[in-house]
Amino acid sequence: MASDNYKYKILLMGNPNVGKSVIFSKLTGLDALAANYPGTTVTYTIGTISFNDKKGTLIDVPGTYSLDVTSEAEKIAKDFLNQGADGIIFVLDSTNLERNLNLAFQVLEYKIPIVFVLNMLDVAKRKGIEIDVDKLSQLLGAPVIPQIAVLGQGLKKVLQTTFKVIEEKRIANFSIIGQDNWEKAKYIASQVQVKKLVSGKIPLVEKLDDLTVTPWPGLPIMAFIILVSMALVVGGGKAIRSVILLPLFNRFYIPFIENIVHTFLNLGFIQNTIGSIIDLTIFSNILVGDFGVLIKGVEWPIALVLPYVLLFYFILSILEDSGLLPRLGILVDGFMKKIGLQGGNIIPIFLGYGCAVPAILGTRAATTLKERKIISILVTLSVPCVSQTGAFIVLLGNHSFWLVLLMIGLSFLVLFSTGQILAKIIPGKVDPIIIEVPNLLYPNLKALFRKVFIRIKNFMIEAELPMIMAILFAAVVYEFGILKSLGEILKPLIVSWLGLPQEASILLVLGIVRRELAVLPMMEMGLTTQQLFVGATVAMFYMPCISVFGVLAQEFKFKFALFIALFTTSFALLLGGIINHLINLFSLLASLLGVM
Ligand SMILES: Nc1nc2c(ncn2[C@@H]2O[C@H](COP(=O)(O)OP(=O)(O)OP(=O)(O)O)[C@@H](O)[C@H]2O)c(=O)[nH]1
Ligand SMILES: [Mg+2]
Repeated sequence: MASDNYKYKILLMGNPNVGKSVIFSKLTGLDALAANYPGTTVTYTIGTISFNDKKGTLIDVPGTYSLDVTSEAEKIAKDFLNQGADGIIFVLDSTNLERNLNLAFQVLEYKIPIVFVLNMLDVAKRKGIEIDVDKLSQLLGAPVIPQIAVLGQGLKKVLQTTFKVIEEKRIANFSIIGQDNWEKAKYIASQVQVKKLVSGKIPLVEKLDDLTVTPWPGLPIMAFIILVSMALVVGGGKAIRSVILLPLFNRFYIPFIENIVHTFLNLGFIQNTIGSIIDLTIFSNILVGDFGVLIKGVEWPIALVLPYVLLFYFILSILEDSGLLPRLGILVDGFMKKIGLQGGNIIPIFLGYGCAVPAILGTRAATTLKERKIISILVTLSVPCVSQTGAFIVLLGNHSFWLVLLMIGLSFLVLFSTGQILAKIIPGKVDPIIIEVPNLLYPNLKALFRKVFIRIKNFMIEAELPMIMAILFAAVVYEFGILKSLGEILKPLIVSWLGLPQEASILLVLGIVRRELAVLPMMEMGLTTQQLFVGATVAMFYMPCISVFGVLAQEFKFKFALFIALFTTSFALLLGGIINHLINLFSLLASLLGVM
């Protein structure tokens, strides 16, 4: 028997998308990301659980269909089993019992004390599936606890039973032998499960469930949903920005902060100390001037970008939790094949429109290295993150909304053509589509708000500090004339090749810190339409920001990260220059022909 302080090691396992992470979060109180598609958890999360005086370390193992080790997730799951554990909580999706039991039998071979949680009973009910829990428990020779994880009822029972089987070292005692795992799974499912026709009106989700998996009417429905989502982010973002945030910022925040800074700098004691070392006008400019850190450091991330980030994550979370995203994957499979990928890869690409870091981590669910590399290159090169998209909308949308659309079109064109080339030159194979179609679910509102809150919190933490540091840096180089020297050095590139003003050299420096910083400073530069478009093109395809570089180096080799940085930077500068010269040439021809 274990000592009082002993923590049992407990694995939380099961197929992908069965609710493990929801159960994990409820049992441990930690936030594990959950979403309605397979492969949300690609690496494990560890938390602590306790019941009375008993304690355990619970590990949220990535979901797998088998233990065959064809993907990173399966490798992690198998490694955990090989290392051994005191107990397993095995989550079953009651709407997919047979497939779930197939994995269960593979896990049972490890002879570790086990408890089954029969989850998603609400969805099963909606589909007219009824399961005889007692009989299932009897056939499996282990406890089975019915559950609707999102509601979180009965979790105490899960804890109690888990510690009980562990202490009793109760290994599943099932009696069906002599058949292969699939046959056993099929047999048990047939014994415990009854499928009835649902009487009465079919709920809307159930209808949509069927309509969204075939090209007709699936594709138009999806196109409609995506267009409405985009309109909500763009229109809603603009409304929040111009009706609420900017007036607050301009009328209250700026006068308030300027007042404080000026009062502070006018204090005799400050004049005598700091004032005797540096010119206080410079100091004031660094704090509240054109590039003032207390002005731009708040205006850019909060008044300009945050509304778009908030709405984007809200909509992304709804798409994720409803199960619409993987359906989109099935519908666009043919298109994805052309760029060397398969439908399921739409999920990491979609995540990339939020931020490339989770997108690159999300590629772990992909089965081949070729897919992982193609997605990572495409996301880094031509998928703008949400902060950058927000910045584009602010910068270009103020001028003409067509410019925003043109920019989006250009990014798709690059994504598609680069994908086609990468598909040919990157060695390796791509497996046929493997994504399963999850049940369509009504997003749970509490879980949804929590998820958006966490994402916004992360955005604030990850964006604010680097942003302030970068703006401070920009303010200092600007005020001390260093920007001028940098501009001189980069003049051939910035002025002659790209046709931008010399001061635009700062964009290339700031863009390394955060992608939106390669865009936002252009607002203060009084650029022409041509310059705006060229500048935006460079920013769009420019190198990954520091965090993305870090995750690329961690997930692949450092050399690969370096290659992507060099490739994207050269591509951005080359394309920007070509566009600039083409427009020049076009204007020249037009004026020669007397059109303009
Ligand atoms: N309606 C309903 N939805 C549930 C239930 N349990 C989980 N979900 C939802 O199902 C989806 C999948 O849950 P996750 O916890 O991410 O699944 P997972 O098993 O961790 O999946 P992977 O990380 O991909 O292995 C999420 O959208 C959950 O909100 C349930 O009992 N009922
Ligand atoms: Mg998970």
